[in-house]
Amino acid sequence: MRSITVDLGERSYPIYIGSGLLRSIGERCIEAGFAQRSPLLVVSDTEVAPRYLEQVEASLRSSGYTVVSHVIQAGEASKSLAVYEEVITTAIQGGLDRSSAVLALGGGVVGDLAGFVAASYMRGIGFMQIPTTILAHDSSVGGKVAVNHPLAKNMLGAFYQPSMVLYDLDTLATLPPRQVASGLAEVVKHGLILDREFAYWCREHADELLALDPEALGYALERGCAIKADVIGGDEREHGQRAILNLGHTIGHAIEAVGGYGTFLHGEAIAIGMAGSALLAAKLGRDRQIYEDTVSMLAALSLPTRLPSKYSGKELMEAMMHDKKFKEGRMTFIVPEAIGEVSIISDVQASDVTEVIAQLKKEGSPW
Ligand SMILES: NC(=O)c1ccc[n+]([C@@H]2O[C@H](COP(=O)([O-])OP(=O)(O)OC[C@H]3O[C@@H](n4cnc5c(N)ncnc54)[C@H](O)[C@@H]3O)[C@@H](O)[C@H]2O)c1
Ligand SMILES: O=C(O)C(=O)C[C@@H](O)[C@H](O)[C@H](O)COP(=O)(O)O
Ligand SMILES: [Zn+2]
Repeated sequence: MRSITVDLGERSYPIYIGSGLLRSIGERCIEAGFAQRSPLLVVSDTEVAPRYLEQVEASLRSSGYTVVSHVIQAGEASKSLAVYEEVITTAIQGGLDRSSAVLALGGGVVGDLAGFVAASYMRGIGFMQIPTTILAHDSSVGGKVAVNHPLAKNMLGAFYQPSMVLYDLDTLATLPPRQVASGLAEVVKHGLILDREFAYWCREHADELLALDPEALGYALERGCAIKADVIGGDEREHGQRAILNLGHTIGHAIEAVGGYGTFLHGEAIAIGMAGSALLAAKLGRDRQIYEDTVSMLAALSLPTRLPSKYSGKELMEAMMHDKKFKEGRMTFIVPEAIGEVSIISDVQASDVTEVIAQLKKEGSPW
């Protein structure tokens, strides 16, 4: 088992990464300081629960916990206020109190939703992330928790750190191929923003990563988590540098909202958004080779980099105006300066973005 610390003073926590970790979840809850006399709420989804929930519940019960579980329908559409309310109802009916904790067993949808429940139930109770997707190496770290609004992604949320991230890599074996590729988009993103060598390594080892080779995947997820933990340690609440983790998300989030949540998976939308950021970089005078390399990395990982022509530029622009990165009448983009280096540019012209969207429909690899 490997361990990485997210260094946030009194809110610091470990990320444990390894094999067979679900078996020890009960002991980990004791280590995290969750009270055994208060019920725990495990939130999971309809794909993950049949595979892993029983094992988690058994471990928790054998460590003396009372367990209440809530299983949501799998998919992005469940990251909604309506489902949030259902989970809260289960928490109240299950008798969760202020010493209780919420355990998120699943991918980023479960993690973001359950985290928002933990952050808001009785103004905040314990929280643990138990990620089961590749993508969740990103979503389980850093404390951004949220639900979507039909008009904009992650519109209602909080910064709320977990007490621990327990990442059992064995669970990844059951991921469908499309989810594997989607998760790898956020892995290579961590290279594209801060680690040139790692970004090219992801391209070289794309086939092993897509085939879930344990050594390659273990290294990639550990590196991705470490890069993210470093950024979070320096700027927990996104007053500055944390925004670089949003590479590809200005356009990507708009694609998710306009397409209807779940049409493009998060990582797929972010892949197209990262291609868009590289096209914007070229428009702003940076080397066009950045775009070519970005697209080749994403294509190697079986990710789309072309926007389907049916997406209306006007609707995407409107969605971008609702994004958190639109402030004081200005649009912020994370723009690559080179592979492994980005800038935060806060006065991007709408006309440039409109042109990039048009270009995105013609260039890159279709899905
Ligand atoms: N909070 C953050 O910092 C952050 C970072 C990145 C992404 N996100 C959010 O994360 C979400 C995407 O996360 P995701 O890609 O993990 O999606 P997800 O949670 O929907 O999981 C993807 C699919 O895989 C299934 N699944 C999960 N684990 C499985 C397993 N081990 N075996 C078989 N099937 C499994 C799920 O049921 C689902 O159908 C988006 O809502 C995105 O906005 C948040
Ligand atoms: O942790 C962060 O910070 C990120 O930006 C990670 C992103 O991959 C993630 O999708 C995040 O949820 C986006 O946050 P938002 O604030 O743009 O909604
Ligand atoms: Zn993301």
